This record gives sequence, structure tokens and C-alpha cells, in this order.
Amino acid sequence: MATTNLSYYDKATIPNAKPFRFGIVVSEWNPEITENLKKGAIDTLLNCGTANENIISWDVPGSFELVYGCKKMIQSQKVDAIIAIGNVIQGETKHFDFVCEGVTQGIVDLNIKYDVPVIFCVLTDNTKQQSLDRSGGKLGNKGIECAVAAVKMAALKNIDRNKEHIGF
Ligand SMILES: Nc1c(NC[C@H](O)[C@H](O)[C@H](O)CO)[nH]c(=O)[nH]c1=O
Ligand SMILES: CC(=O)[C@@H](O)COP(=O)(O)O
Repeated sequence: MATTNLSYYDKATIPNAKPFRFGIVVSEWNPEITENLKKGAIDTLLNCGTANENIISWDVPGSFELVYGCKKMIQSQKVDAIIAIGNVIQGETKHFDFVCEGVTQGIVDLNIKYDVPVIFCVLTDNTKQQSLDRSGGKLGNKGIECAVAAVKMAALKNIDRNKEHIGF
């Protein structure tokens, strides 16, 4: 059964994003999809109070390189959360499986190793239509969903700071 719409959120349930700085790492494979995911994410971060100058975005060649790009961003930038954006579409061979497995486990590993939440915004679809439907189509935009997750996780990361300062 197809998923529910990915784009609905209630701002009242989301911490104020003003204090936070966000990283976005974007795969250049399937740019028609990943650029829409990126736009949805940025629009949502701004709508939740993030200052434009507090969003830093890097591109990497493919979803498999998202792991290294996120690691490099964690090591060199002061960010409160990172959104890893990619789109892997099934081809003729098992390559899809290995790319998806690699980026998935790699992002899990980053969340374990470092104290910066990395949000999994990678569409792993059987067809391009499934990707279109989830990047601004009839099922919404996963970039919006992941930006909301990034704001909530940034607040959790800073839970020990003054609570009213981060909107609890
Ligand atoms: N087929 C897709 C790829 N493949 C490229 C890999 O991500 C990687 O860049 C390459 O194996 C070199 O290390 N990447 C996607 O993001 N989406 C695809 O559909
Ligand atoms: C999903 C992919 O990795 C893309 O490179 C398609 O690969 P293939 O058609 O060779 O399986």
C-alpha cells in the first residue's frame, strides 16, 4: 500500500529552528528528483525559523558518496543536524541493492559515531514515477518530512541548553 502524504506538518509541534545551523548533502544522481527534495527541505527549514545563512549545502556525485560528504561536513562545519539527500532507482542489476545498503548503513554508522544527527532523505524506488510521486508529486515531498525531522533532532541534540531558548 502506498505511503501517506509526506508533506503535512504542524508548526506548533516543531521547536523553533532559529538557534540551529543545518547541513544538507545532496547526490547529483537523478537531479530532477534530488533538487526537488532539496527545495522542499530548505523551504521547510526556513518556514520553521532557520536563518538562510544557517543552511550550508554541498553536492556529492552519488548517493554512495553521501556518507563521506556528511562525515566531512561533521568534521569541518559546526552544524546541529544534516539532511542527506539522494535518489536510487532500481536498474537492471543488483547495483541498486549495494548502493542502498551502503548509504543506509553508512548513515547509521555516522549517527552512532558522531554527535550530529544525520537524517536519511534517500528515496530508494523501483521506478522513476515512485520517485516523482515522493519529491513534490501526489505523495508529497520527503524533503519536507526530513527537514522537520532535522529540526526536531537538532533540538534534541541541544536538549541540555536553556530549554526556552530552543522552543520547548
Ligand atoms: N544508480 C544510482 C547511483 N549510482 C552511483 C553511486 O551512488 C556511486 O556514485 C557510484 O557507485 C560510485 O561510487 N547513485 C544514485 O544516487 N542513484 C542511482 O540511481
Ligand atoms: C541503481 C544504480 O546503481 C544504477 O547505476 C543502475 O544500474 P544498473 O542498470 O547497471 O543495474
